[in-house]
Amino acid sequence: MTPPAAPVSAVGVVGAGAVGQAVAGTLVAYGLCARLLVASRTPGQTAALVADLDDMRAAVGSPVRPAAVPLAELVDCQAVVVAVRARFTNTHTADVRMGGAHANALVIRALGEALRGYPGTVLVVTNPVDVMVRLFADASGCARVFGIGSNLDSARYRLTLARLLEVPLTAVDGHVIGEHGDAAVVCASATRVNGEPLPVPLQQVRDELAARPGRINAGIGRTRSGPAGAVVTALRLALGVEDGLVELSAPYRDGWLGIPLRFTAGRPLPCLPALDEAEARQLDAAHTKLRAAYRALRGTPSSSLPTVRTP
Ligand SMILES: NC(=O)c1ccc[n+]([C@@H]2O[C@H](COP(=O)([O-])OP(=O)(O)OC[C@H]3O[C@@H](n4cnc5c(N)ncnc54)[C@H](O)[C@@H]3O)[C@@H](O)[C@H]2O)c1
Repeated sequence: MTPPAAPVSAVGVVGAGAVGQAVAGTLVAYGLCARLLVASRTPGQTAALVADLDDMRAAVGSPVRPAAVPLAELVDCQAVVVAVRARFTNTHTADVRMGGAHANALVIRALGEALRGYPGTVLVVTNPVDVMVRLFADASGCARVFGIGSNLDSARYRLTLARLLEVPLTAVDGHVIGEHGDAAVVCASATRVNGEPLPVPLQQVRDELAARPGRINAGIGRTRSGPAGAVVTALRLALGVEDGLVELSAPYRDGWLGIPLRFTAGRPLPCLPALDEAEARQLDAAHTKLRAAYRALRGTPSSSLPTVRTP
């Protein structure tokens, strides 16, 4: 049987770890792109991933052809997903995603410089994502760079609320914005269930959003399927495969924050929901925190950048 044509010509994935693997597998299953190009630090891991993806392609009759490539070949892709993680030991018990800031900043800046001038769409997944996405945009000069995170938080929020209120997931409309981290802002005042405002059990929601990634990590080593779903949804909108709204890290005021973006034919328009006073204060706090984290990292000298190894 001839597989259905893929709507996008090529997507690249940098990083063949837990998230890179899940993103790649989801892209093959979804049939989003004709070619899926994977570049990562360890050639053996990349080749093994591509062989496994090829098996999936054959098994499901997907149009997506995977290949291991040097980083430089990703310039032909319509989009590149950055899901790398430097080797470091995370000693943070609070603000966990910030634990990798320094180590990952070096890798992200090196990748940005290697992909300088890339004309396509870049989705950064590496944490702390709201800072890494800005560093990547600086280093690469790319115009279409977005960070994944607030859309995953928003999906978890809607799921949690649906479970607490015992309503279908599709009945819940609500966003989590700001930082993909401890300074996330739950937009409770704008949340609607079956089109109606309601009192959100905020403490229960916050507790679940804080505990959920740790529970997943404890059980299966890394979060991967949720992030992969968040990446593929963002790709579909950013590449104009469909129109819709998604919460991504993007320039906002004089910083970068997770905000809802409405994509029409691939063009994003920020559309922040109405916030009450407490939510607006929380968003200001997230903005201040992320700007300070960015300033602390942006001065890292290029001479300390690691070499990006590709197959
Ligand atoms: N934003 C989100 O919603 C979200 C969700 C989950 C995970 N993450 C983040 O995504 C990142 C990846 O997570 P993971 O679990 O896949 O990590 P992992 O350790 O399993 O995989 C990391 C991959 O990056 C590759 N890599 C490292 N340095 C590289 C370089 N210089 N060039 C090319 N490849 C390089 C490694 O070889 C490996 O394949 C982490 O920072 C994690 O915190 C973000």
